[in-house]
Amino acid sequence: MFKPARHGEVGGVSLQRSQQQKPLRSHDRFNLCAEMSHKIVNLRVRDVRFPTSLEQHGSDAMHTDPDYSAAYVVLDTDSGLKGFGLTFTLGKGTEIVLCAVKALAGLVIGKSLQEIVSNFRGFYRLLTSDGQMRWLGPEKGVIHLATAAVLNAVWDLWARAEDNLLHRFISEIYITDVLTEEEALDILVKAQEGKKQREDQMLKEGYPAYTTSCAWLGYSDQQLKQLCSDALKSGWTRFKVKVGADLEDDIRRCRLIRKMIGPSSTLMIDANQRWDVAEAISWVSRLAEVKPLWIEEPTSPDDILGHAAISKALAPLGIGVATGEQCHNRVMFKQFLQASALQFVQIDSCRLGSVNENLAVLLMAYKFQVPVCPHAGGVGLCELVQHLILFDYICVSADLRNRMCEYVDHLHEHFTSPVVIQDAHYMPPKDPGYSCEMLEESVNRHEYPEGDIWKQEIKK
Ligand SMILES: C[C@H](O)[C@@H](O)CC(=O)C(=O)O
Ligand SMILES: [Mg+2]
Repeated sequence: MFKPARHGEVGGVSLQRSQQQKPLRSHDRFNLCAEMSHKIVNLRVRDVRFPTSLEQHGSDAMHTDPDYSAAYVVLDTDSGLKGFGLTFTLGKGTEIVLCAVKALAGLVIGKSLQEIVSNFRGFYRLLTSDGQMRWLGPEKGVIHLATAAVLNAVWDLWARAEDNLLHRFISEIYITDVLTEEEALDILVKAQEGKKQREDQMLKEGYPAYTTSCAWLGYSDQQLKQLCSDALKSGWTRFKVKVGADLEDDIRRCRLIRKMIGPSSTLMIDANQRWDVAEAISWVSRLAEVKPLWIEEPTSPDDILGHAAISKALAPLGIGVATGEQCHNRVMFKQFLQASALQFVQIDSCRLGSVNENLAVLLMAYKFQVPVCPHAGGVGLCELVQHLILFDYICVSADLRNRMCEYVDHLHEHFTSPVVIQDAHYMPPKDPGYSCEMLEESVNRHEYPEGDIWKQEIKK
């Protein structure tokens, strides 16, 4: 029988069903593949890079020549079912992540999906606690990015095995089966009320999004104006601008965009860790006139107390602090929340240890009543994170205030089930799985260094 764990763990938060709780409904879908264990017989990982730096897509104050890239993982099983996962990287670093994925492969090959999901906690620990490899992290850096790629593929495989969408699948599992911690359980059980209405609402309206694609740092003013006016015509009302390299430039660009979008649209600014703490406070104070909702990554992503000081200083200006795209694990998020060091939690589907760890952060954010606005600036991140944010709304927070998911308008054409944006909202995905399967032709063309795209680039 194909069953998820009764006792399990979401990231580091263990969830156990309380004795007083009604027995949980066993879900019929778990029986669908009762006959198949889906033994993983192979793990392939490929270095897929897109030359986005050529046109400055994705550029910011610290990453001036980003080539959006992925360590792309395919799991093959003896049943023929496959799982697809990736982690996001920027060009050169991808080959290092590939090595780390290969180092983890031995822990995955030979295991059946049934074996993994019947003790997901143990499997997560196996990947993150190997006595020799954990020295590279633990649970941070390259080894954690590799863990995310592998676990994203496992979650995809599991959702496909159940013939279900990931966001709907986890919302069912984590209410009905993997419950050990009272508080987490209470949150999830409480959110059962109104779940169906919220799901219907999402199917009809979608989840609110904001765009970063108008104002990458390397774009000219002319380009910024054109993209902004196109976006306004397509219904966008929330915009993010890259800042942090030159104050006078920032003032000019932010004024320009604020003028274009008007006073009622929402504006966010993102410095990608460019400043020291005092510099962040004075720089952002100068930009307060354009009324940004948040300053994102003002300083080192590891400086929790620095973020707390910035939050405190900027609160009177009505500017919050957002961070998370380089917050390397749930423990960091815990401390950011405890220290009131952020006002917007930016989970990232490839930085943390996949769905497991992201669910732990969603639950903590709910507890601290801090809105979650995921990071999605990269290749495949929009496809992945849409599942997590739908889960957050439908099954955890039940709240849309001050919440929106990032959207960047690049590279979706390379996916078999690309995200669908309508009227500046993410429309729920329709195909089973975690939405990160890439078109074989795209992978072949963009694989580094042998793909046609790179052979041409290298010849230049
Ligand atoms: C290098 C990436 O494009 C980064 O700038 C993305 C980012 O900070 C965001 O989307 O936010
Ligand atoms: Mg950012």
